[in-house]
Amino acid sequence: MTVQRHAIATGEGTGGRSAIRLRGVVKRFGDFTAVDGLDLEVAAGSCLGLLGPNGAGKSTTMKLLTAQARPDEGSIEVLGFSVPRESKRARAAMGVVPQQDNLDEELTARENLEVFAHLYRVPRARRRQAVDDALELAHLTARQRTKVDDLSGGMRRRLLIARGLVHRPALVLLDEPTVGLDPQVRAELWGLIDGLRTAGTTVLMSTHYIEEAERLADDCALMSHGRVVARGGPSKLIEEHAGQLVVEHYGPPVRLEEVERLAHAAGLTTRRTGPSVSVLKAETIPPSLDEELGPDGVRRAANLEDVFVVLTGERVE
Ligand SMILES: Nc1ncnc2c1ncn2[C@@H]1O[C@H](COP(=O)(O)OP(=O)(O)OP(=O)(O)O)[C@@H](O)[C@H]1O
Repeated sequence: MTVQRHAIATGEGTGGRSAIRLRGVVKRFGDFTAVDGLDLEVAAGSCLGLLGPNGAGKSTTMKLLTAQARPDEGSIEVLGFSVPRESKRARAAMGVVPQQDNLDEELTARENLEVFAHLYRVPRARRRQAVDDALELAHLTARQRTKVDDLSGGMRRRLLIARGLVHRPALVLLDEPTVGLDPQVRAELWGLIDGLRTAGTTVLMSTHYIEEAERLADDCALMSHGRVVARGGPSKLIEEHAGQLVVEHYGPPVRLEEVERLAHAAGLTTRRTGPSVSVLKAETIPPSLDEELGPDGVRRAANLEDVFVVLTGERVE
């Protein structure tokens, strides 16, 4: 059993084994069901983007994996450990990067990492090297003696990620890793997360930024109302739900309603974006309808945002 668990934890020779497996998981808060019969598997060594609008149940799912919340129904396995029963061992083997920055502001960057290396029981003889490695990974070596309070927002977020990686976990959970950051800092963090993926670490990343999932995830699970409503690589999801092309029509409300009526009558799916209506799978529009819709449509490639909006009925930022 130990050998098997080690194999899962390291991702070596797992032959596609799951690092995470949720079956029929339900989590209720009073009368409200936040996670509603969730089935989710994450293959060892892959990066799964957990996408969904606010309130879809992403954070609750993360909390169930770390045993900060207990399921009402279903089973959860993380790195071969049953959670919450074996959550201590599962927690020791995974890295968790929370949405909220909870770094110790009084300590330096290095000291923050040292505290966690100790908590994660990195052997004393290896601790210094582990901290050095984490600092380097987050490009913070030059700032290691700086108090957290004096670090920029982007540096703090990189330190938060480094802290979750100091014990070299086989699996890292990133809860909305770039929420609220400016585009430049976001791009920096994407480089860091991409490096983890390349190194073979299993990554489960919740996000509501479509571009983040498109760039980083091998595989996406789209959550809505506590369930996975679509699963697959970004390009597969786009092809399946939005096709190749989207045609956008702009105009006053009456015109938009007309486009919707014509498209729906032909069995096509549309989405509203402020002053426009987009018709999905535009490559399947028959010539007669194309003529009826008129020449004012702007064609563009379908994207994951189209899939998100169509399947969740929500706008994206
Ligand atoms: N402790 C709690 N008590 C009551 N309701 C809760 C609790 N935690 C979460 N919820 C509710 O469960 C639903 C799912 O919340 P969750 O935070 O998992 O969503 P999310 O997909 O992560 O969204 P966000 O991006 O806003 O964090 C929300 O409607 C939320 O209000």
